[in-house]
Amino acid sequence: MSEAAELPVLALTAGEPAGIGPDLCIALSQRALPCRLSVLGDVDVLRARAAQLGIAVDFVSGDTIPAHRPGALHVRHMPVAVPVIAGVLDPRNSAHVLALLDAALAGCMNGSYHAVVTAPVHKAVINDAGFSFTGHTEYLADHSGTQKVVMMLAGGGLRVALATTHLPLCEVADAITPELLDQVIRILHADLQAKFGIARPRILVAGLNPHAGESGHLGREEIDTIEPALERLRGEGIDLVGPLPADTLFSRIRVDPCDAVLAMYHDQGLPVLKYASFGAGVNITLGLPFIRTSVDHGTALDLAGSGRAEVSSLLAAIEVALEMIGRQSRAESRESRAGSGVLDSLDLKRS
Ligand SMILES: NC(=O)c1ccc[n+]([C@@H]2O[C@H](COP(=O)([O-])OP(=O)(O)OC[C@H]3O[C@@H](n4cnc5c(N)ncnc54)[C@H](O)[C@@H]3O)[C@@H](O)[C@H]2O)c1
Ligand SMILES: N[C@H](C(=O)O)[C@H](O)COP(=O)(O)O
Repeated sequence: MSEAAELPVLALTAGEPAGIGPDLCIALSQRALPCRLSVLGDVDVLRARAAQLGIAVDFVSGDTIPAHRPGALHVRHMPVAVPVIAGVLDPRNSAHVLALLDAALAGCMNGSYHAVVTAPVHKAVINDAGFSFTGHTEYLADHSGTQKVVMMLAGGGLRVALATTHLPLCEVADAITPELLDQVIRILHADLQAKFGIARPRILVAGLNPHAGESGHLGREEIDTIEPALERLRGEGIDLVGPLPADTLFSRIRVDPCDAVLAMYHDQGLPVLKYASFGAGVNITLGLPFIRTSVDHGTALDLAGSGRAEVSSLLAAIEVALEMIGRQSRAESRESRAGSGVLDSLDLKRS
């Protein structure tokens, strides 16, 4: 087997073609990476963006994905519907954006890719095109037939998972149910163990209301819903701290000894994380039947084609995906050795 054939294969979806996704793909073509990487996108859009940025790229195609090397980019060409102007959205290209996700998902499910890393999409223009789309997280869950997934962002020494994701604020309180918290915490706990190698994760859980409801005087969700759900899971041995007031939860003294924070809603948790690490954070979808990571920023239409888009979050997303693949493959080989009796015989020899 060639050396390249042993490297993991990543699919990188180029995202919204008018945004900085193509710029980031071009920036990546200048880096060395320990993997095979295939960009799912329109090669002509990438070629035009490379020219706009003044970067020479050797675009490679074909069924065999080579080891990623500086100066070259493997592209699985999937055409846009109408020509792209950097920074200018066009809903006619939204079906293309979703087709990239469909192709990446199918490749992850059939084993062609070890993971998918996604460049940013623009949610509003996809909806303007007539699709109901709230985010990659929900889309990949729906289209892989996964009943529940959890969004977690990591960066700046923090991991922040969300009980609810892209939901209008007025719907959040009703969505926080014992069943939801049970599902989310089980997924978070299981993936911190399996995908992050943390044997006994300690999870800090935020309340929903100011000061976690102030003993019921500022809201009762903590008393009626969150605390009973946590108590049940503690009974199964899951290490949960909370519900705590979200403002003081996000202090180093509380966060540092813990492995993850569970926030009740998007803008309770993510502003803190993005303040700590914007541009270097990673978005990870937990609970999917494959590995998916993403950048911590959006389409930055103002920067498309300018050469000022930072590639650091995409590099971090790739690094985390590769770590997760490595951990998964080590666990699988341990299991298969145990199954074949190799470990048993080693244990026998030791005893
Ligand atoms: N992973 C994703 O697909 C993802 C993530 C977040 C937001 N979005 C979507 O992106 C769209 C735009 O969102 P927004 O305007 O709130 O956020 P944004 O991240 O696109 O922009 C916020 C600010 O950060 C800057 N910025 C973003 N990425 C940068 C980079 N790589 N280098 C340098 N500067 C960068 C932008 O220029 C802008 O000033 C929305 O539709 C949103 O839903 C998508
Ligand atoms: N909630 C994410 C963030 O703020 O970074 C972002 O919208 C991307 O979400 P998806 O990965 O679900 O598209």
